[in-house]
Amino acid sequence: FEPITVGIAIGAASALTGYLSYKDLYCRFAECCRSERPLNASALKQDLEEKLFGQHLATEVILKALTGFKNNKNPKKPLTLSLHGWAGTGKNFVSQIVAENLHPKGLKSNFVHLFVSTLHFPHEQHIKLYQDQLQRWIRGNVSACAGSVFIFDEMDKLHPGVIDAIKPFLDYYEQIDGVSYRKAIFIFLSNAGGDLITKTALDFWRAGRKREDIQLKDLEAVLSVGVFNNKHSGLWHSGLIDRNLIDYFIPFLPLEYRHVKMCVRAEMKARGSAVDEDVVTRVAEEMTFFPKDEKIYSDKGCKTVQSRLDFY
Ligand SMILES: Nc1ncnc2c1ncn2[C@@H]1O[C@H](COP(=O)(O)OP(=O)(O)OP(=O)(O)O)[C@@H](O)[C@H]1O
Repeated sequence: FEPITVGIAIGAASALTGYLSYKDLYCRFAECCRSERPLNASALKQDLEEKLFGQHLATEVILKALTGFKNNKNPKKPLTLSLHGWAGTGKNFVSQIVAENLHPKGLKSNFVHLFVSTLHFPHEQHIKLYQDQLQRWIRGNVSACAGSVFIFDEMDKLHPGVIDAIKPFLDYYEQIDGVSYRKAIFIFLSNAGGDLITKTALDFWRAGRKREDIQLKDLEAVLSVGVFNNKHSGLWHSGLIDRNLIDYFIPFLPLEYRHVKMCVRAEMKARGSAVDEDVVTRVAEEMTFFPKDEKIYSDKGCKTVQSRLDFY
């Protein structure tokens, strides 16, 4: 929308109705930053429980972290979540759900920003430049909307050190140069630690224990140490970890055959077709599973389900 026309239209409409405030009306036409808007926790819970399969830890932690943070009128630092796991286990999918619950336009919102390492920070020789750009970008966006959301995908492909440029923003400062970052949300996505998570899941499976019995404490410390010591995690020897600036390390478990089937069914429903169990089984059986002997976990999670379904 063109701002002047919108302004006149709104002015006229509010004069006519005399009911809605200018701001309320304006926000019906254009996207507004509403950092104070409370989070609808039950809607987020329902989204996670209905749409995200096989990730009891991620569901629980994300729900708690976001409700706690959004209910706090005066957070002492921005919320920082680090999501880890094998490919296709739902990290991007969850970020999308979270973004939509914070800003209705989700990833298309002007207040949600997605950085992809290989796209936005490809060259090792430009680290300093990327750091400057990142700082300016974040400062500008948080000044415009305190509740901005920043998602960093492919953290494991980020050159070591780049992310440390944002360390001051994640810290406990009240303001930096007149800008407060305390209401912003930072989400890191990474495959790093996927091997550690798989090992724990496999140990549980081999011991005959239920997947749902895996607790955050079985994984969180292992993950943060593992990622800190992994040169290819984007957080190698990162000040974000040793200053404890990451609030939650969230493990995404590898997906099993039954979860892949759930993804196929969800995709069929999303396409408006009836669920055909025969096709569900065939698509799931086309996926490859590891480890070699037991064949429990899908090596691409649910990632290729959509394209495979196109064959049927
Ligand atoms: N746990 C899950 N529950 C429901 N759907 C899932 C789940 N995991 C993946 N999917 C489906 O598979 C698609 C691809 O997953 P997604 O992009 O979230 O994987 P990812 O963990 O971010 O992988 P990568 O590390 O390769 O980026 C999603 O868009 C979603 O449709």
